[in-house]
Amino acid sequence: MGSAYDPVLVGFTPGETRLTGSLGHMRLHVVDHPLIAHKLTQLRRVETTSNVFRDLTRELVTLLSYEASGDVGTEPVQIQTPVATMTGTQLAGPKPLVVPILRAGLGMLDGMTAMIPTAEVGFLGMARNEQTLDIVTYAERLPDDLTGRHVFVLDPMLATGGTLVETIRFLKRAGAAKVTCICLLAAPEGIRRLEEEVGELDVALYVAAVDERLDENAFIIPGLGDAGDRLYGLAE
Ligand SMILES: O=P(O)(O)OC[C@H]1O[C@H](OP(=O)(O)OP(=O)(O)O)[C@H](O)[C@@H]1O
Ligand SMILES: O=c1cc[nH]c(=O)[nH]1
Ligand SMILES: [Mg+2]
Repeated sequence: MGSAYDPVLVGFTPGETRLTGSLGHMRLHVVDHPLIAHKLTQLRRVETTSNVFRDLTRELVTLLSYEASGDVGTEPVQIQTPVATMTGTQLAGPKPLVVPILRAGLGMLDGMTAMIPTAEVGFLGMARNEQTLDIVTYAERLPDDLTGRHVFVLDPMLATGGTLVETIRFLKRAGAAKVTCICLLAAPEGIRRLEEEVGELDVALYVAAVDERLDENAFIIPGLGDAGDRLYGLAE
């Protein structure tokens, strides 16, 4: 067992942190909430089964997406309640696009679409070669033109950052106006890489926790293991 980990030690504190770098800025939000902390701890436990892991993932995404969607567009709408008319609020503007990164990001999709019912969904399949850490894109089903769109990227793990850097570049090339990434866990190394490589773009990152470090196999420590395997069983 490794030593206990205190997030303040690596300089990432809960709440909004603005990281500044040579290329610009990326907004990092470490969402500090007792329910998130509790569910994340259950998720990390080695004895948590895939079934429970999937339920916890969905619940955590629901909580994180509430924080991450604070800037989606709305408009006033006249409605009738059983006793009066009133001006209410409804989601409006270009539909947000939700993009889970297969495989593990798929476990986050239901929690997100339940919260943003107007969202459209696109898919990116990416796998990290565990030897070279190169990213292979094996599936892509997205609108060709993302001009003006706000894209929410779902991936439970931000480790070296290779997957998210590729994803953000791809979405920006297609015209996305804004990219908001929602991850359960991030390593400091991956956050720094995002900041260096895509920090000049309009990117926000919402995470439930920033962990201590990557190990020699680029796994997050203390982490939760391989998120895809824990959600769906071994890939082999
Ligand atoms: O920050 P990085 O170093 O790029 O690593 C993070 C990626 O690794 C995991 O996916 P994986 O490649 O294991 O694919 P899977 O979802 O099919 O398990 C995870 O879900 C991320 O997509
Ligand atoms: O710790 C890690 C790192 C990358 N991908 C995972 O699923 N877990
Ligand atoms: Mg995996």
